[in-house]
Amino acid sequence: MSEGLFRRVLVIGTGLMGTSTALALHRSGAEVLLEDLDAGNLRVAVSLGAGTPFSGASPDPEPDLVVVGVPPAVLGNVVADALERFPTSPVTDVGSVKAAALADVERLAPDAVERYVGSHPMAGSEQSGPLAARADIFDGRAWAITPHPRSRDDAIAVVEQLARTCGAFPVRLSPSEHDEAVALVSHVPQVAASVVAGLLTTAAEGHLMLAGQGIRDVTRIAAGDPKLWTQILSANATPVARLLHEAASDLQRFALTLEKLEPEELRDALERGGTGVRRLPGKHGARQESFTSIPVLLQDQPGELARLFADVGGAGVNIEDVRMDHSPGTPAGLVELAVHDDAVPALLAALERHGWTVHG
Ligand SMILES: NC(=O)c1ccc[n+]([C@@H]2O[C@H](COP(=O)([O-])OP(=O)(O)OC[C@H]3O[C@@H](n4cnc5c(N)ncnc54)[C@H](O)[C@@H]3O)[C@@H](O)[C@H]2O)c1
Ligand SMILES: O=C(O)C(=O)C[C@]1(C(=O)O)C=C[C@@H](O)C=C1
Repeated sequence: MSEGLFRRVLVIGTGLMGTSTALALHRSGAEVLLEDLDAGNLRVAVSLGAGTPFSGASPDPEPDLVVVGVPPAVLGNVVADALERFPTSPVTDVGSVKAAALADVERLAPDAVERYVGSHPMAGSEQSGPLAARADIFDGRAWAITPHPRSRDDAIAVVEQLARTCGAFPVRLSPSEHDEAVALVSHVPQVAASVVAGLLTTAAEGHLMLAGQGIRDVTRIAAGDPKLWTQILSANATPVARLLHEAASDLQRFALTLEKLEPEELRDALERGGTGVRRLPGKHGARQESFTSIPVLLQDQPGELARLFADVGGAGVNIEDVRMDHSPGTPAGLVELAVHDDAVPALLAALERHGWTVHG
């Protein structure tokens, strides 16, 4: 590597995560080689400009890094195989569970495990495959780096550089600490989304017509690949099951509180949720800032969103976050613009000047 940038990286597994990593590396100027068991996925990744197919012949020089983006059940095998095929390259993976993969690598490649440093970008999508890949998917996101006691310092530095090169910020923690953390912030939310979305399967069509943004926010990730999530949850079963028992007893208490109509207890439980959500960090891991959301009515026609953004940008107001609400059967939508509290007067003035309707 020179000046912290990668010259050549091999990405094994060109699905959603592998192709996104390859696109981000390619964007940084690295030569990216690609490999996948599925010739179709490899072809799509190449056609998206993620890199060139790896011929299989030993590259000279060896890759600065090998990134493995395959399903959790085969991670350890593919990482161990890469450590053997490339005797000097550091190897990482982007798998969602770290301790199980490390145990497999330690068993299968005990003499090369020093060059392996696990990692996990905390970004993704409910979609799979290279067509859903994006170069900017990691921008501003945390990327867990999970060295083990035998990981070499230079290999750790290279994997942290991967996170930064892809636009993320590295967060270092042990594999088991990582697995505890993602059980809470990723795996239990997936189960909760699946349970709530599962209730929709028997709902009356007419009731579903009332679906607004709330149910969509809570259930988006339930559309994730069941095969992938079965592997993720199985690999992290113990901490996830423990938290699910805790959540189940909270739900039980909620139901009893409602049956006994105890408004004080109900409010306490709802306030606890608010306290929890405010603890989530904001952009780039910083403390969450206080924003005001301004709902703007938008006609459902081409160019409206671009016109709105241009009017807001023209007033010198930075949009911190944006959210759209499409109600079924209506020709208009609601866009919520989140801005810093002190930018609200300028935003409202600009919206009025340009004829936008602000709701509420
Ligand atoms: N989906 C997410 O949001 C997300 C986010 C962070 C991390 N991850 C992790 O990233 C990894 C990949 O997930 P994904 O969503 O990209 O899955 P995906 O299904 O989109 O892609 C997986 C790819 O691996 C290929 N593959 C399977 N076995 C292989 C092998 N032995 N050798 C070479 N290629 C092989 C498949 O053909 C496929 O192209 C998983 O371990 C997952 O836990 C996923
Ligand atoms: O945003 C999403 O769609 C995701 O599900 C991403 C998400 C997450 O839980 O944050 C899902 C699983 C991965 O291991 C990492 C990221």
